[in-house]
Amino acid sequence: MSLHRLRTLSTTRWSQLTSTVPKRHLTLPTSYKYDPSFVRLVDVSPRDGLQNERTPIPTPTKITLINKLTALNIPVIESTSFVSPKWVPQLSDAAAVMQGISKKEGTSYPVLTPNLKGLERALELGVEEVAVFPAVTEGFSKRNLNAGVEETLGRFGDVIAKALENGVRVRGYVSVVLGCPYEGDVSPSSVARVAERLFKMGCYEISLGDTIGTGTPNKMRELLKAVCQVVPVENLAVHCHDTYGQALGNIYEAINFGVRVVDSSVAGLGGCPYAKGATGNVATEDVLYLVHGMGLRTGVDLNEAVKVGNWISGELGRKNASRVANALTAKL
Ligand SMILES: CC(C)(COP(=O)([O-])OP(=O)([O-])OC[C@H]1O[C@@H](n2cnc3c(N)ncnc32)[C@H](O)[C@@H]1OP(=O)([O-])[O-])[C@@H](O)C(=O)NCCC(=O)NCCSC(=O)C[C@@](C)(O)CC(=O)[O-]
Repeated sequence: MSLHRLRTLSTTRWSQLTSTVPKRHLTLPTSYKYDPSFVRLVDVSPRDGLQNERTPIPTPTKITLINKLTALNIPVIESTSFVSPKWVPQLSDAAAVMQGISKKEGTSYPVLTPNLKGLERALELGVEEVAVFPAVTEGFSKRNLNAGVEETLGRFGDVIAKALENGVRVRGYVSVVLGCPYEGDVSPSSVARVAERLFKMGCYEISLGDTIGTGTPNKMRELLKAVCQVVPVENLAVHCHDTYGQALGNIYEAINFGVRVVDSSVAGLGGCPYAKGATGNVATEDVLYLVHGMGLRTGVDLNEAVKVGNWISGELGRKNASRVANALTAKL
């Protein structure tokens, strides 16, 4: 199906689908407007990238990372999580991080909120965007959120409603969309069901998380076909971990399908504490190289992104996981 046809179809479906959705979630910054020639990057390195680090990372390092990503002109920087510090101790300084960063007009700094308690902490600090993150499978849901899928959707429904009441945008993740570490294969229709629920509850965007990176481009295409029946492609993002080296192929497929929001992590930082062996997100530097190579814009300078990736890798005492960054650095 051509991109034009897909977009025409999805626009019609968009009006049908959004007729029952609270209107407030549709008021988005102009930079969020769907533009086929522009890919909006959501850099999740301060949150997804750092949450799994064993050694405590100093709060000033996290703040400097976010400020450097801001200076790169990344439009959305997922900054931290207001989750239970018992579950993710590395991000227990969430409040200090949010108070310490220098926010730029037009840049968004969403945070993860697993429940109303997390949302209240975030609201006290004046956050403008939060993210909720149910999974598709019972196994992953119980390990990550200590509750089954239906129970977490109920909790997230409360979080979304309260966030919208307070004028806060909500992004919705769906985890383990292309494979679960506890249950194996995941059907596209089960992902579509969770994505539709989140969208109807008021999430302005649904990010499809290949949490353990087992997806391949064919599976990504089948998934997008199913999810696009219930959420317009304009409201979808992809969040690919690169554990099996498939992330760029999956993103290429998603972009050709019409998706224009890609989550990534500078230097490929990251991993999920509740998905054993999961490596980082796809590296921001690698996504920039791919997207610019497809003739699309991001507003971000690749060489400057490489500097930020190399800096944070140095702070963490490791090699930059981006192949593009390493190739470009070798030429210096
Ligand atoms: C959902 C819970 C809280 C349930 O965890 P629980 O233990 O069932 O919660 P609880 O309500 O029984 O509370 C336990 C304790 O935590 C406290 N607590 C409770 N909530 C909060 C809060 N918000 N902020 C601060 N404290 C909190 C609460 O007050 C209590 O403290 P105590 O009374 O024992 O001193 C827990 O399971 C949790 O925090 N899970 C988050 C796990 C997580 O962050 N995982 C990684 C992110 S998901 C991910 O990476 C995937 C994604 C998004 O990237 C997409 C993809 O790749 O697919």
